[in-house]
Amino acid sequence: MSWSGAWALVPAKRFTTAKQRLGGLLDAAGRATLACAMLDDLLALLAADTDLGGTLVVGEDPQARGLCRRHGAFFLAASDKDGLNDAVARGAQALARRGAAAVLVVPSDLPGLRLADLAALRAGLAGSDVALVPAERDGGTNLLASRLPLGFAPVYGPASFARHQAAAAAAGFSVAEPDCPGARADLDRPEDLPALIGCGPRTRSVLARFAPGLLPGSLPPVASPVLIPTAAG
Ligand SMILES: Nc1nc2c(ncn2[C@@H]2O[C@H](COP(=O)(O)OP(=O)(O)OP(=O)(O)O)[C@@H](O)[C@H]2O)c(=O)[nH]1
Ligand SMILES: O=C(O)[C@H](O)COP(=O)(O)O
Repeated sequence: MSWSGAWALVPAKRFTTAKQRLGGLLDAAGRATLACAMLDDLLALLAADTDLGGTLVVGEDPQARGLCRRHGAFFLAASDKDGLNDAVARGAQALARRGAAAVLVVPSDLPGLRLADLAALRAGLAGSDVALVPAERDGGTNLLASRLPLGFAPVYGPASFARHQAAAAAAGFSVAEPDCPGARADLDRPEDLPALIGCGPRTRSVLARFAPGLLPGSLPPVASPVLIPTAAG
């Protein structure tokens, strides 16, 4: 761990409220189990990135805090009531205060993310103040990186990619748009299930054990919900 490098910031809302848009495919326990496995896989990936100073997760979920302990990540408590933009702003501020040089905001819903994508994101930052990677489907922002302190307010939400571009430009920052192929597809809706191709081992084993029909290659019709038992059941 080194405070002076680039840090990953992972916003993570409570697992029990995550993945709502997959409600037609997974029951509540299934969505929470999937969200937990995806964060677990992401933290393992980030821990393997030797060019990162470290990882900070921002949220309120006690299980997420436990995952941080397991993967050597830091945890900053923030209420979900305050929303995603507040979580990112507060995390970036905390990192800047500790002397981190840059922040890579990495959501936990990018199942295809690879170390090469993180390296490409950092390379984008090497020549620019800010680097942005759009979501391929909905105009969202899948990766946002910036030198610290963060000089503009994050504006996650509808069409956030264009709004992040505009906010960074308005603040006088140069913006790179690096090619990060593993970060193009996020998992939001049933039609995003192909994004699970190449997902990490924990995500895959949750799906294989509880919902094999959701694994790419055998995608179920959206109209037939797959109910996932809780781990105890
Ligand atoms: N700390 C924090 N993280 C959030 C919040 N909202 C979303 N996130 C995180 O931001 C990333 C993108 O999340 P979303 O796509 O908005 O939510 P999701 O749980 O994947 O899906 P939906 O419930 O369908 O919106 C994930 O890592 C979430 O855990 C929030 O209010 N607080
Ligand atoms: O700005 C965004 O990209 C969204 O607020 C968060 O991403 P989503 O498309 O996964 O909801």
